[in-house]
Amino acid sequence: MPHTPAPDASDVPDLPELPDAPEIRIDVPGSFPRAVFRERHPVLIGQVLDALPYGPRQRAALTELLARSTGGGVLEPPDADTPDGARWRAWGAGQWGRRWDEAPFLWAESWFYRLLLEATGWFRPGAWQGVDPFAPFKAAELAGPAVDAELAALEAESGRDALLSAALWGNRADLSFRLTAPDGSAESGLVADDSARLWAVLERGRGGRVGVVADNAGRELLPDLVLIDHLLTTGLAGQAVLYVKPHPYFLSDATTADTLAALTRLRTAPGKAAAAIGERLWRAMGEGTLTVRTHPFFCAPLPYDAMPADLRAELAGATLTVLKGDLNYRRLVGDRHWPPTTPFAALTGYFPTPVAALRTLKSDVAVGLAPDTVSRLDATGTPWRTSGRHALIQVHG
Ligand SMILES: O=P(O)(O)OC[C@@]1(O)O[C@H](CO)[C@@H](O)[C@@H]1O
Repeated sequence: MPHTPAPDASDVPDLPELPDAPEIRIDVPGSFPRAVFRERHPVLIGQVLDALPYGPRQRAALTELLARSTGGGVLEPPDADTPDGARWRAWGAGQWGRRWDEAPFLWAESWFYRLLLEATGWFRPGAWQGVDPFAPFKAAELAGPAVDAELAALEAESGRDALLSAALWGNRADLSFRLTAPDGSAESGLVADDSARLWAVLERGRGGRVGVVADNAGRELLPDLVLIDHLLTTGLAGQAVLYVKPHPYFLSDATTADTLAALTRLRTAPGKAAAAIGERLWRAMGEGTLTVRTHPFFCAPLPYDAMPADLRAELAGATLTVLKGDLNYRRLVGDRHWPPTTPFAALTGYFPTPVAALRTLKSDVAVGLAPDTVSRLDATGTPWRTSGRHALIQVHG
């Protein structure tokens, strides 16, 4: 589907014509997407098989998924009687009958996670229905020493930029990324920083509703919640809505269950400040100033410019919508080989509200960068787009 800005992008002055950018695909030898399928997914399936005592039927289905998705299998539409069968048949129009490696990266990855969930028995009545295959990994992370240290750090007074930075870099903690990324690759800085604009947009809409489209559970969601608490306690937001996935997705993506686990971790933290944040957020949910919501489209294989009218209406009216993480970024700007200097505003003008992206760079797509930043990054000779060592804060609104 060609990515065209919607008409309300006309409030953005002097934007150049969008270049014709090809979709990112998985059939390019040596590419990052191909490595995701050939290297990351086998590790992931192996870990899922080790983590829970699935029976022979599920084990066979998971192994077959891996073989088909990496071995040129054909994309077959879901049974119409699965709960999301009709939806997926429509989302996959144009893909069914093609080979896996002919599908766009964004679409194929999303379908892979949907099939993984089906293979474990998530959708079908039975003992494994609704059992999150990624729960063991999420639980281990949430109980781990890194979270202890991050919660302890909340006891020291921190300014709003530190809270924003924690939510931003929390996106590095994505468990699927860490399946194959080298350990200990240090953070190396922001390649775009619209944080001043982010605070200005929030000030302008002080007291309004702020939406946060969550990405990963655990070490990313905790600082997201802390940031939401800051927005509510300072009055920058009168109301906050946290949008989560309707079911497990991309390994560590946050669901409602993960949100409750994170809130409980905060409330039961030994430190007073962390526990108080957990308590306030718990109360805010009861009072309706913090709401957790979801929508099937958050697990769709499509860019956000294809969002359905009901989701558009749901998001509309917020003073700012914050999109967390790499996958949300790919969906926001379109998963394409854009020239990295393509203006962020030119690609996001269709969004129903002012929008902020908080993302560490973990895939090929990059936009809104200054030419000298691109030259500097290219000159490093490192895979700066995919290493997770760089991050950005971009705002349009
Ligand atoms: O959205 P997130 O959690 O920041 O990142 C998801 C991610 O790790 O998954 C894909 C590979 O599986 C990459 O495109 C992307 O970097």
